[in-house]
Amino acid sequence: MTEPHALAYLGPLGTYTHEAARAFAARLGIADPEFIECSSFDEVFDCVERGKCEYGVVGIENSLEGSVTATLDNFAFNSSANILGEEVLDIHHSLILHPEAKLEDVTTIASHHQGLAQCRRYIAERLPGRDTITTSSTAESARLAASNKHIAGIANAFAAELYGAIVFDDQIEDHFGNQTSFALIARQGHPSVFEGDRHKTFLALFMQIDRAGTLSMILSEFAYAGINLTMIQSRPTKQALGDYMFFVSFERSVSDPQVQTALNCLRLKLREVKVLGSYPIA
Ligand SMILES: O=C(O)C(=O)C[C@]1(C(=O)O)C=C[C@@H](O)C=C1
Repeated sequence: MTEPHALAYLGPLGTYTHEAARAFAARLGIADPEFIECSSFDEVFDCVERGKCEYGVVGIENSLEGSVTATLDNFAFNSSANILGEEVLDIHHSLILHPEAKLEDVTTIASHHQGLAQCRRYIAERLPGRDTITTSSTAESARLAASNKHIAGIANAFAAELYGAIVFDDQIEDHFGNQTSFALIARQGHPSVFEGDRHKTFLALFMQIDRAGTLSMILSEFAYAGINLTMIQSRPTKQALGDYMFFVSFERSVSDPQVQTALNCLRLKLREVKVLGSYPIA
């Protein structure tokens, strides 16, 4: 049975996705939200698809590392869930140690692969030669650090406190202005939940056949309709080497007549035009 108002998120408690889920719950006006902990974004999609919860929260894009490919692949190939809204968070990572550990004790640095990638320079300069291991989330690395003097985690200060570890250094991300955007997802057909004047639309576009000029044709349809794309990203279709599909987004609603014209033209020329979401932006 679907738990109304429940939100599935990448756990455990203290991840950035948990922070985004709390922000969405507040925007939705859910007084006492139930959060369902998942061990991957795949599991979040699964929870939503199977109707175990009304909402899911997944990362989409990071300002340093680009798209969260696990999310894009779920939207493209596995799920019919829709995006209802977006939340952008500032991401400040801390180096987290066991309460009795010194930096010299650390042999291994653990974090979510995005956390490790966003602190690559810090690791090279301050902790050269250490092994790195990938955890299912940043908070999971804080939990590991709290139980092992030889492992340092990369997560937020809240996760350190939650699991009884300490913050050795803060704001260790490689660039100022590190941000990640998160999507609130629900099963296809879920009514809109947010209001606003400015909209964003997110599409997945699948080609009929790999033919010269297809990308240029796609871009022309948007240009003719006066639509300014804010993102375009290709992903392998997983069918054959060199076979790709595209994601695009733009700041217009799917109900806008010019957008409708562009989508109708694209539908005549492409195998599939999948609208992943069209929602107000805060
Ligand atoms: O591991 C976490 O804390 C997450 O919420 C995942 C995630 C991601 O997928 O990008 C979210 C924000 C940060 O960019 C690092 C990791």
